[in-house]
Amino acid sequence: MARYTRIAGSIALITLKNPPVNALSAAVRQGITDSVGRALSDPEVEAVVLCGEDGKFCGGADIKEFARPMTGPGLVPMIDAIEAGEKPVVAAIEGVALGGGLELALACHYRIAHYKARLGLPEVTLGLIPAAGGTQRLPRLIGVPAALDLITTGRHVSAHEALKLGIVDRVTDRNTLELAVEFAKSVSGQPLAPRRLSTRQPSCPTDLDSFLEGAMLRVRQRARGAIAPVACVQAVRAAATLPFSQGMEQEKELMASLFTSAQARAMQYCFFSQRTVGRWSMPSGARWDNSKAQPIHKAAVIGLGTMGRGIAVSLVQAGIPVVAVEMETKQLEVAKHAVTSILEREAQKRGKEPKLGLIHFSIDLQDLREVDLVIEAVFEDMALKKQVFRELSSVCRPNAFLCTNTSSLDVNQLAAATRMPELVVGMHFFAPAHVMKLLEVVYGPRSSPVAVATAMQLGKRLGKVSVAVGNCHGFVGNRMLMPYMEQSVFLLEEGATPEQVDQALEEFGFPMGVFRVSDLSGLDVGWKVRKGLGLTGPGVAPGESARIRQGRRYCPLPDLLCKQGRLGQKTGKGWYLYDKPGGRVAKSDPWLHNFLEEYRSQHGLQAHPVSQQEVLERCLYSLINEGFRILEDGIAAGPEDIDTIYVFGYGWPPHRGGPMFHAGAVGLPTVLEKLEHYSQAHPDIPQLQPSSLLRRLVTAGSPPIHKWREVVKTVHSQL
Ligand SMILES: CCCCCCC[C@H](O)CC(=O)SCCNC(=O)CCNC(=O)[C@H](O)C(C)(C)COP(=O)([O-])OP(=O)([O-])OC[C@H]1O[C@@H](n2cnc3c(N)ncnc32)[C@H](O)[C@@H]1OP(=O)([O-])[O-]
Repeated sequence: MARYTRIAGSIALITLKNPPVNALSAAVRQGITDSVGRALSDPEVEAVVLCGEDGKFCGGADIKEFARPMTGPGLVPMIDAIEAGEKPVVAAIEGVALGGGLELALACHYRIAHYKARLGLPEVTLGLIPAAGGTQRLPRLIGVPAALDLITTGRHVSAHEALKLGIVDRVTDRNTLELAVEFAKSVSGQPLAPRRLSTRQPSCPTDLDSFLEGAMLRVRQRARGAIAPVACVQAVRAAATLPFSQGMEQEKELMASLFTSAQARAMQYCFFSQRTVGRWSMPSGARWDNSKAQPIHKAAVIGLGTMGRGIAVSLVQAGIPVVAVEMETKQLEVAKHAVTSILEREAQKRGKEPKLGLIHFSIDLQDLREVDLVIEAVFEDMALKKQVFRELSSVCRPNAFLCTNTSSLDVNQLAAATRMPELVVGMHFFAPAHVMKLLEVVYGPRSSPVAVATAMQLGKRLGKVSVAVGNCHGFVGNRMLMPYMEQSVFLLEEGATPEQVDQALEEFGFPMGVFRVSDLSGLDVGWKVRKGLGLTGPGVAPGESARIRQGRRYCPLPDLLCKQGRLGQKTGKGWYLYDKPGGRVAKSDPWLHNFLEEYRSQHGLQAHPVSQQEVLERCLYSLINEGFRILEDGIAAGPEDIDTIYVFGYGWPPHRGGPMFHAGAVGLPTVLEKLEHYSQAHPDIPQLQPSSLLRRLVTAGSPPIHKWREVVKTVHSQL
């Protein structure tokens, strides 16, 4: 709803009231419509101030209403009535003005923002366009190029950037409402026509056509098949080339085609999933709302390789004092230089001073006596990590949390090396750790709820999307990646090329196919993991066939490339060829194609044409199948956790919702049928055998994804 009050004699104050973000629900739209009508018809009211309760202007249209039939007054007529009114309306923006919230502010004749406010049109991230006039008014206010940037990326801007762009008229560090009221009084009686954005001409680049064509090209490349960014460009083109009313018609048509699209549903599911994972739970019954996080005043990072440096930067950027430890002076100096330059670069990007004073570099573990939490980021080597944990346990305060940044190792074994195993959790960051949004918080059987709550809270402070997961090899993300990667190399044995597999995955929406990613991260990473698992190297039993390991099919191709020194981009060749070591542009490599042919003939394998459909079904459904097993094992609390991990950490296209959402969208019976088909064709690949949870869900009539947790619960209760 909206509250109407009269203040300072002649000012009508309309306060949006719909916690937690004052979203424009039907009741709020009704309240604003009624209040604006009342203010305009009251002869004693000279001007209107519009604000939001609890320091938040407005988070936009109520996304929860999108799944239901619309009721109440429309947003567009409500906004148009504000702009057309004969009394000045001033938006007092605190907290956020996002989406429909900013569109509401754009209909006001003046905008005053608190310096901490954030503004933006993030509809594109929900698979939509700003369809309450945002695509038409913003270009008329700040020009086509700047508006196009904000609308196609959905990025939020600070109040200061909004002032520079011309979105707001004033920024204040005073009481925004008081200033808005003073301002409203000062402008009352002034002509309103120049303040109505719908009547303005947008400022356009001189060569508008080629500018928009270039923008469309870039957006299509970045969009990876998403339709909303393309519609954003089309809508801004309409703003640049058509009168306002016709532009609004275009905006409405484009929104109509997006509103009920599968992509919009998927992206809105991602939005809510991201929030669902914050309400974490553990099989023990510990949850986000019954476990209290401890404050972290000072932290430490041990091991300043690529991951450790990124983690240290994240901590400093969040304002947390850090002790950054390396084992030797020389390595410490190199790391110090690298961390300092990242901090300086990042600070420059944000127009701020680097917080260099918050970091203390050291080679002395005794410097960790005072820290509240340590993140160990040494090499992925269990013996080394155990050694570090033993030392930490004797040096740190008894109540210090000890976290390991590992991508797959057993958190429980590390906990066992300490005096207080309940204070040990995994914090699996993704490289580069100061950029990537995802954090897997891994709890072992002995991790205390307080330790999990503290790591989750710290992740939030670092600006990460944190997901609590159970302890198993590879946790959630990497465990699901293993069958996906295995299928990709099996497909090479059967006749595909890396180019075909990558193309299929990139057309699906991944930024890079599996082989390009492998070249980028280095083939030796997986090689080391496989050696550790006894799949290759000295751990393999003598006489075991090259293509069978531990009783199931194995593909030695990646190991063979590693043995040849083809480790990917860093050596200038891997699955592709690069112009030099460290080169970035992948080219097809005839050597590799010959090598594959020789390999097949050596092993008596018949190559057959592999279709794009088979690539997608085998790679994606085997990954999804592992996701069902993870749910069954209680390693992830729900499908939303898995999907959030894949969207934020593994490049899964958000417009496809995540792997588990995708399974639901394709249809669980179809996924089951395909897995049955492929597992019959390849009985030596157990990962293709459908998981029992998938079968149960299909037997239960393939319930919608938000009901899967109930089926998982019945599985657990029967165990
Ligand atoms: C044909 C029809 C024409 C229609 C025209 C529509 C035009 C319009 O352009 C469309 C839009 O505005 S699209 C909208 C464009 N706007 C956006 O995309 C903004 C989306 N929102 C955000 O980015 C963040 O929530 C904020 C930055 C606002 C706050 O961040 P924070 O402080 O970290 O808080 P938090 O944890 O994130 O959220 C707290 C709670 O609020 C909930 N909730 C939030 N927004 C909601 C909404 N709009 N709605 C409903 N609920 C919303 C959220 O789910 C959570 O609920 P839970 O039950 O507790 O889990």
